[in-house]
Amino acid sequence: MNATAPAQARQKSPPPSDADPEAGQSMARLLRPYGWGFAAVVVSQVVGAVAGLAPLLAVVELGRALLAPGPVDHGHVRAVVVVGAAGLLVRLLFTAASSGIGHLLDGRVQLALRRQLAARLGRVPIGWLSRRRTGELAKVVGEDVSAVHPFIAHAPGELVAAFVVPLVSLVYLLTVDWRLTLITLVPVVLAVLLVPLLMLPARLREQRRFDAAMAQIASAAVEFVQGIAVVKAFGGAERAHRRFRTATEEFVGVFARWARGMAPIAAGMQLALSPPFVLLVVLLGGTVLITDGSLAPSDLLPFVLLGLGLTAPVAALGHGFDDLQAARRALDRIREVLAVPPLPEPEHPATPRGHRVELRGVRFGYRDDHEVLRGIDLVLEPGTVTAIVGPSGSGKSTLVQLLPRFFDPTEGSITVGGVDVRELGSRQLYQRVSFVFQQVRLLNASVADNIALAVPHAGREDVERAARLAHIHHRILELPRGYETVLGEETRLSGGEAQRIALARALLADTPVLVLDEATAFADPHTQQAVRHALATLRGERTLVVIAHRLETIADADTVVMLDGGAVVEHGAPADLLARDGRFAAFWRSQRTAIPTEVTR
Ligand SMILES: Nc1ncnc2c1ncn2[C@@H]1O[C@H](COP(=O)(O)OP(=O)(O)OP(=O)(O)O)[C@@H](O)[C@H]1O
Repeated sequence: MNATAPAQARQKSPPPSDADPEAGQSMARLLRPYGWGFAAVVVSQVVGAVAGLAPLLAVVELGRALLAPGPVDHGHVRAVVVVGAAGLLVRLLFTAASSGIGHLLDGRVQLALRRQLAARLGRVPIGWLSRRRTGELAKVVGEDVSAVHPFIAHAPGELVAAFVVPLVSLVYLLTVDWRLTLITLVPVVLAVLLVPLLMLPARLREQRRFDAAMAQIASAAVEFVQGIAVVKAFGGAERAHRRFRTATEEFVGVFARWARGMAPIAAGMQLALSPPFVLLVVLLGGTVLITDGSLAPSDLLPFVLLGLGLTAPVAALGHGFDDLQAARRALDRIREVLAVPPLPEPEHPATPRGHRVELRGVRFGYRDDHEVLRGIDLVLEPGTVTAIVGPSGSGKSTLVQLLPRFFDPTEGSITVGGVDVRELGSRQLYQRVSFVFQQVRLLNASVADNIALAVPHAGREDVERAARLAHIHHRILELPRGYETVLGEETRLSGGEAQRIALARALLADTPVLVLDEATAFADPHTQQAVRHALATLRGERTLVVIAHRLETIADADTVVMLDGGAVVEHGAPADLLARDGRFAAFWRSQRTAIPTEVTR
């Protein structure tokens, strides 16, 4: 079977963009199983809210019965009281049920969202993960999922009830007296008439300025806090403060203008919807109608009791608006993570033969409009060390990150043992390729567990052997509980030490292909030695690739690949390349002058 054929057939895989047409649907799909639950929340909230009108109507009816001339019908009064009390009970039961179902639903939706996020994060390209800060993703899975609470547990029932109750009241009031009903609606109409004033171009402009000024303060504050350490070390606190101070001073002016424009409208709306104003309108209208004899005094009662409720929808729209906005923004961020296209996994993983690594016509860009690798052809033979060199930004890190599938090439293919890496299952891939890159991620677990991550059943001797090879064994013994010390809790390691733990991890994984980035090792002599030692000891049958920054490593390599602008500009044994006196020789000389103490051939 030609294992590479299917991969080559789809060599032009989509670029790693964040857009996924399924994203929007996935949220609807996620909520669909809970449709009945949402319906139950809404129905019980509506029943509860409408039943809540019964006590008010009972009071109205009692008023009418007791104020009417002639003897009181005790049976009728008792029935009215019972209906009112029953309404209250039904209201309590149904609103409690609605709230209970809403919160259960919320728990389930949050669990489903977190499960879906965890599943997606487990399948997104490693490169996408390493580009994001851990805190950013933790916020999405933790805080953002919790922020959907009002959206799921409160909004559906409360919003519907806020509209249904006034509607039912309105219908009832219309049956009592249509003229006073219209008068009772005057405050709502006044408030609604003020809304367009909020949309005037001047108000919108002020709102935009207000938002921009807030964003300015936020970014100045972040910049200030992030730079505190540097400012403390190098002085210049005055300068660092300045941007923050300017931003706050500008905000004062913007806020004053915004408030001057908004305050009269907001106050007008608040006043129109306030209970005293509503009562005033109802009582004035009622008095006029009663004095001209067209309204019975007892008919004023329902308007006094139910009229206040008519303003509820307008108030409901404002109330909780911020919470809902925050929930919507949180949902957007969740949707964004769920929209990241997962790294495709083959249905039937192929088995490689050997561990020769070949790159054929590899092209890649982080963005569509900027290609970082422009057609790389390379063969990395087993038993050799290949040093990748080149100026900063030439694409070295990007190139080596494609081997462990941090990203897939946009064109071309990478094969290990004759099989395209996209046709290997991720388990098989990581059994063959291990890596130590600049950004080392260690877990909050014991040192031993960190080293044995890829080989959980490894014995202590194997773990220690790897640690010795990575020159970290003695340092581990100095930790409070040696190999059992929990990283992050009991101790913090330096960058170089963390790098050597990661190296020990890669060495214990004992994969036939090892990819190293020497960049941070450069600053730390222990790690330099460890990398050098590892390269010398491991060579054997392994395929080693190292982004080499030190001339010593470059000189020790079997092959040097010189990258520039995302293309291989020279390729061969270091001595041959030096003799050719081309790009690599010039690079070598420039590095030697930059680091005069470096050991060179
Ligand atoms: N995660 C990323 N997202 C977007 N662009 C990136 C990302 N990583 C690197 N780049 C861009 O890709 C190009 C190549 O970067 P790369 O890190 O591969 O070069 P390099 O040769 O390893 O550089 P250095 O020696 O400075 O580490 C640069 O233009 C860089 O800005």
